[in-house]
Amino acid sequence: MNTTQPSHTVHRQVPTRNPAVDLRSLHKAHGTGRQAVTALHGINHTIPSGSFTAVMGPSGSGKSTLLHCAAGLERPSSGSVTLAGQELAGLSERQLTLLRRDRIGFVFQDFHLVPALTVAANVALPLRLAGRRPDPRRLEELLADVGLLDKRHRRPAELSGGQQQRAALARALVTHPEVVFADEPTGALDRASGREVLNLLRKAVDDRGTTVVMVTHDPQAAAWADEVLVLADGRLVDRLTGTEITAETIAARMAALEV
Ligand SMILES: Nc1ncnc2c1ncn2[C@@H]1O[C@H](COP(=O)(O)OP(=O)(O)OP(=O)(O)O)[C@@H](O)[C@H]1O
Repeated sequence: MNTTQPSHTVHRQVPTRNPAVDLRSLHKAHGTGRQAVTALHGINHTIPSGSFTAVMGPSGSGKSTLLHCAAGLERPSSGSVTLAGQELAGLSERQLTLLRRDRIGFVFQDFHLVPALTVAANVALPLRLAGRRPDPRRLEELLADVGLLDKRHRRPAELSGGQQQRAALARALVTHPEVVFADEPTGALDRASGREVLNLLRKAVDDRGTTVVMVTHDPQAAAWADEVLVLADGRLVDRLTGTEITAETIAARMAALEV
């Protein structure tokens, strides 16, 4: 598997295709009354289809809340979220569930694989849940793409963390989602395993045209993205693109924020 670091000399422009995610005046408060904590204070941003976006910011800055609202896992307090062409506010819980199941993929820091199922069955699970029969050849291709074909009959506990996350990524991609949301996908991995996962996310964008939105604390992980959004206190305070996307520049901009 090619896991070389992203080139720091060749910089992709952020594509200007249709928006995959459009956030308008997005506000989110957790709790009510005097207990309320405002996590997002009016975010405006468009994520183009077929791009890789990293979301960074200090602890408590609102990254997970932003990801959850953008992915339709949490309802905003006000403002709008358009995901894969659908304005979410108008959707019922059932419609939201179907949108997430059929058109969106998720990757979590702690993998969320089903322990009793084999790797192949975990990867095929979103298709089964949608009442679709997995095509064995396409399933094998996907398992080969993530380097797990020889491990397809194993259970998650028999795999390393990096292998488990690659299985989780294959599961996220099996329905050919328009957008994959990844919450700290390398947070529990060593650097080499993390690079393998980042390389696969990058390939999903470049080869399949998938849109990836990834929360990370790690400037080296963020350097694989086309655009880095920086949150502080629930506001979008910085944005890096093009030649600014290097681990060093990202780390410097984050450090400037935290002084
Ligand atoms: N369910 C909740 N109830 C109350 N407050 C919450 C809830 N979820 C998040 N918050 C608060 O909202 C703010 C933003 O939290 P969020 O988890 O989005 O930040 P984050 O940037 O993802 O943090 P971290 O990097 O530590 O994961 C924080 O002040 C947090 O304490």
